Amino acid sequence: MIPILGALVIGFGGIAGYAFEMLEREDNRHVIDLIGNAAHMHLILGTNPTIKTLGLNKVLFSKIYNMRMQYMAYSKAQAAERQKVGLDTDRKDFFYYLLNARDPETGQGFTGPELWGESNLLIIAGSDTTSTALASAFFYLVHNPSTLANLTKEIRTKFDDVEQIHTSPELNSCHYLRAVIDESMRLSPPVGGILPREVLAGGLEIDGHHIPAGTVVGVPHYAIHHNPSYYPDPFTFNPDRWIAESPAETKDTVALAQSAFCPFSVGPRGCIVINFGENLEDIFVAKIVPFFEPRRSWVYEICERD
Ligand code: HEM
Repeated sequence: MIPILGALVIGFGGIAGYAFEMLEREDNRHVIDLIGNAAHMHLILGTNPTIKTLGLNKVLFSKIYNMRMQYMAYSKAQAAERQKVGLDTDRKDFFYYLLNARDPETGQGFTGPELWGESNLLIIAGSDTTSTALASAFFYLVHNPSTLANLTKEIRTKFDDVEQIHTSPELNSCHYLRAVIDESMRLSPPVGGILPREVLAGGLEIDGHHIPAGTVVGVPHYAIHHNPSYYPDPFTFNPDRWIAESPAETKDTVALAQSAFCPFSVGPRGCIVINFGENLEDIFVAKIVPFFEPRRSWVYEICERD
C-alpha cells in the first residue's frame, strides 16, 4: 500500500505540477524506494548530527546513504526539468511561486541550488508523510471492522458517488472520518522521531531542569502520542477519543487529547501545509473506503488462522 499511495501522492501532488508517472512507467518506481531510504537517513542524521559531521554515515549506513544520494540526484533533475518550464504554465504549483519569489531588499530570486534544496525537501516532506498517514489509516481500518463499518456508513450517508468527494463543507462535516485519521496519526505518526532543536544562548528551563545553550533537545512525537496522561489505554485504536459526544468522552477529555496531538509539529518550524495535508488524507480515505471496500488480504487471514 505504501508504494501505491506514495506514487499517487508524488505523481499527482508533486511539486513539478505534472505526473511523475510512477504507476505507468516501471523504470520510475525505484524512486519510491529512494524516498523511503532517504527519509530513513534524514531521521538518523537529524537525531545524531555528529554521525554526519564525522562522515560515519557513509560507512555505517552505506546502503541508505547511497540511496539518499540517488534521491538527491533525482530531486535535482526534477527541479531542473521544472525550471525549464518556468512561469509559462497554467498550473500554479509550488515551483510557480518559488520561481516568482523575490527578496524584498535585493530583488533577487532563488538561486539554482536553493531551488534544488526546495525540490529535495518538498518531494520527501509531501510524499513520505502523506503515504505513511494513509497506509496507517487503512491498516487500522481493515483490522477494526466495526470502525470500518461506521466510517463507511458516515461517508455513504453524505455522498452517493465517488466523484462528489472533494474539499467541501460536506467533507469537513465527516467528524468520524477525521477522528479515524487523527487516531491513526496518533498511533503511527508519519514523523515519529525527535525533531532536534538547539537551545539558544542563556539556556532553557525544562520541567525544573536547566538545559545549557548548545544542547540539542527534542521529544519524539511517538512518545507524546502514547503518553497515558493524555491518551488513556494509549496503544488501543479508538477514534471515539476524538469525539466529545462518544459515551466515554467529554469536551474536556477531547480537549486534553488535542492539546498533545502534534503530527505536523507546532510553532514556526511546523508543517507548512497542515490543512492541505489533512484535506488530502480526508479525500483519499473518503473515496476509497465506501466505494472500493478495502479489507484484509486473504494471505493475512490464512496466516492468522494457521
Ligand atoms: C500527513 C501529512 C504530513 C505530515 C504528518 C507532516 C509533518 C511535518 C512535520 C512534523 C514537520 C516538521 C519537521 C521539522 O520540524 O523538522 C513538517 C515540516 C514540513 N512539511 Fe510537512 N507533513 C505532511 C505533509 C506535507 C506536505 C503534503 C507538504 C508539501 C507538499 C509538506 C511540506 C513540509 C515542509 C516544506 C516542511 C518544512 C517546514 C520548515 O522547516 O519550515 N508536508 N511536516
